[in-house]
Amino acid sequence: MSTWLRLLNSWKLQTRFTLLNHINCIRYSSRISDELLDKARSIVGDNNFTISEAARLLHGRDESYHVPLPPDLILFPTSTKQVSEIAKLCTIHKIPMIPFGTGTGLEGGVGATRGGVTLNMTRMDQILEVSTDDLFATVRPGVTRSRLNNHIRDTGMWFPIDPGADASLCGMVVTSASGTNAVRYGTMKENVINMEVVLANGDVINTSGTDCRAKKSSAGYNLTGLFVGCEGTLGIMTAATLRLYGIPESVSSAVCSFPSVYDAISTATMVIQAGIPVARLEFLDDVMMSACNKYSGLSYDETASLFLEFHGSSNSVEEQAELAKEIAKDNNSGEFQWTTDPEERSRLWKARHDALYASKALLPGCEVYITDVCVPMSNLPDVIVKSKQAISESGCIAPIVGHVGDGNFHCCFLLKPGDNEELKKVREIAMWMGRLAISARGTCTGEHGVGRGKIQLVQEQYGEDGISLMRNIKFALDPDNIMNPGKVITL
Ligand SMILES: Cc1cc2c(cc1C)N(C[C@H](O)[C@H](O)[C@H](O)COP(=O)(O)OP(=O)(O)OC[C@H]1O[C@@H](n3cnc4c(N)ncnc43)[C@H](O)[C@@H]1O)c1[nH]c(=O)[nH]c(=O)c1N2
Ligand SMILES: CC(C)C(=O)C(=O)O
Ligand SMILES: [Mn+2]
Repeated sequence: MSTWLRLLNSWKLQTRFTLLNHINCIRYSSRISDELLDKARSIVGDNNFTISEAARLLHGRDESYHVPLPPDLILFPTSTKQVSEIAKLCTIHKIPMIPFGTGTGLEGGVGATRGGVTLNMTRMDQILEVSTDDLFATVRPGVTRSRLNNHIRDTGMWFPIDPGADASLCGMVVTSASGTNAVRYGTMKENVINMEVVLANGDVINTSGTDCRAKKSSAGYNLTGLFVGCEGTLGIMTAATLRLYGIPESVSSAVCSFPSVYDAISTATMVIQAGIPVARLEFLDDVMMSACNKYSGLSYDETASLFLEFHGSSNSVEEQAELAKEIAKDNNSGEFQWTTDPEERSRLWKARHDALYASKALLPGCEVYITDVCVPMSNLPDVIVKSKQAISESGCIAPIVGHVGDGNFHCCFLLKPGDNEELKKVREIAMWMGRLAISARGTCTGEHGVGRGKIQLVQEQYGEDGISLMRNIKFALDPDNIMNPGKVITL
């Protein structure tokens, strides 16, 4: 073996990988010719263009454990027309395009696996339309969830889908995101009416028809469904029309602790099976409860717990809570701490949304490898208990939190950066959990998407026929494989 290879092999896997990627990027940046640079600059203008090293590093990473993969060039388009021009240019030169929302993804989706051009969508930040009559809003990709809710606050409407990060709404659509309110309001999938998408060849389409804002439609193929969850591999989203809801008349929350994970999850399953229209139904294990108490200054029991929220008229909210309380009691619950106080409720849900940061704070400087399986409710107690078992046998620190009302939960494995042995061990456990979920008639990702981390599991979940159909769809829309290559499926 040559000295150069021996030297390279002596370096840690991660260092080797990062180094090779940088070489790749330098190689690819030579692929971005001066002619292409000038053309790109003329499309977006000098103020919406950068190739600085810092910007490239920043755009190559998201909130995941994946190695950052910097692009060669970052453009900040300000209109659909510019995005279309950029797509045409990249198609001619066969240069990869990677859309960037707010970089809160958890599966390395913004990494430039083959270099190329990142389109940072934040400067397309208009809220194009809000309809109180038809309960929808149309937003550009730079609009985040909280920005939209602040904008419509006085209309009596809100947009309920709430990942823990203040993500871009278009990023939430293309990762098919969800959050704590999904158990009552659905995920992004159920709340998209139309998407404006720029295809690889620069064509601009509306997935429900040119200007359709109907709540439902059976006109032609479901193009909206095709692009939701595509993670930028089929097109670049330049607008989304989303369902809005009336702000509930009354809201109450509750926290309830249990002597075991099994008791807590059995309660969650029975609450759903009893048809209680609960708005939020979240599980935190003992490790996560202790992490959240420390990080958010709470003082709840540090044992398996449920956080619940009820929406509706004041009578129905009271009745729902009573029913849930009875079910909890039948499963050996501790005190059912119920409140309507807005201050207390927002503290509780802020702590829940910060669960990832609370986990990270348990081991300062760590990276977090997050699983995201989702199974039918009847299989949830078994899958969570087995996962908790696997964590304790592994000796890893991995607080558990999840949207158990949907059958979805996360194990947040804390990783020491650069410890490849630990990364390998955690990856094996995560793969095992994904396979356990698939064998329990579930899915390897409930809401975080596939990105670069779950490609193998998706192949196992769909089998060769399913994956080859996905490849045919990808090839039909992106024959040169320049739309966010290396994510979701491999070609
Ligand atoms: C603390 C915390 C807590 C949570 C989460 C993250 C963090 C940091 N998330 C994950 C994350 O917020 C979620 O995946 C968002 O949908 C990502 O949106 P961004 O705009 O940040 O996408 P980001 O910029 O990270 O991109 C994600 C992917 O979408 C693509 N993309 C982005 N904008 C696009 C566009 N306009 N057109 C085409 N492709 C585009 C990118 O190329 C990439 O592949 C989450 N998620 C969840 O579902 N439920 C949850 O509870 C949480 N909780
Ligand atoms: C663990 C984080 C990323 C999450 O999805 C959640 O808090 O629900
Ligand atoms: Mn989640």
